[in-house]
Amino acid sequence: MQLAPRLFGHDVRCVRGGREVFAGLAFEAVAGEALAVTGHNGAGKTSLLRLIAGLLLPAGGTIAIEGSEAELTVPEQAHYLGHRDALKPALSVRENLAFWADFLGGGTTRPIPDCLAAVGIAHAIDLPAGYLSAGQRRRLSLARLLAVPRLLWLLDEPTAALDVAGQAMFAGLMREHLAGGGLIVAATHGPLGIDTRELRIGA
Ligand SMILES: Nc1ncnc2c1ncn2[C@@H]1O[C@H](COP(=O)(O)OP(=O)(O)OP(=O)(O)O)[C@@H](O)[C@H]1O
Repeated sequence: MQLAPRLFGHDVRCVRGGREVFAGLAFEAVAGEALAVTGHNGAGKTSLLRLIAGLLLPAGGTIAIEGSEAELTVPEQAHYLGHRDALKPALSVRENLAFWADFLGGGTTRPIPDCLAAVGIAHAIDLPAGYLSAGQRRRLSLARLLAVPRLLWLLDEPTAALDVAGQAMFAGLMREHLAGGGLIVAATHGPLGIDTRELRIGA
């Protein structure tokens, strides 16, 4: 019988700039579950997401996904959305999303106009991304999650800059992802509007 995918970390240690940020961290999430990573400023929430995304190397411990595609690494199964929106201002909204879809692995499986409609910016499809408001830029970043399906969403303060309707829209997208067997790890200082289990870093 195939097990449901499970993300786990065991005895994870993070060192940045020669200073230990956290050590002995353990966590797990099974398919359909969301972890809310909380903790004070500087506790290491962003660092943990970057460790899982493979953008930083752990100073110790293990991070893995079991029960999913064995030949893929954790980063290959993950989307990482950081604080910055990582958009090219001179390219149109459509071109930005097409770039990300190609970069993340072989074109979209969901048409670009559909993805943009789902995040509420279909009307801006041909605008240069540089013309977008902060909330619209965030919505365009979120559209990446839909354009290229991946098991694990790593989200750093994903609702920052979103208005109330945008937060509700994104909560709906996260719920759909979880209902489809996805996993979410989100660093947050506030509620995400979905059921989460808390992973608190630091005191
Ligand atoms: N490039 C770096 N070099 C050295 N130290 C770093 C670097 N980036 C972050 N740090 C340090 O690592 C620690 C954890 O930072 P991190 O950004 O992970 O915290 P955080 O919990 O996400 O904080 P916040 O709630 O403010 O976003 C902080 O003390 C920070 O100064």
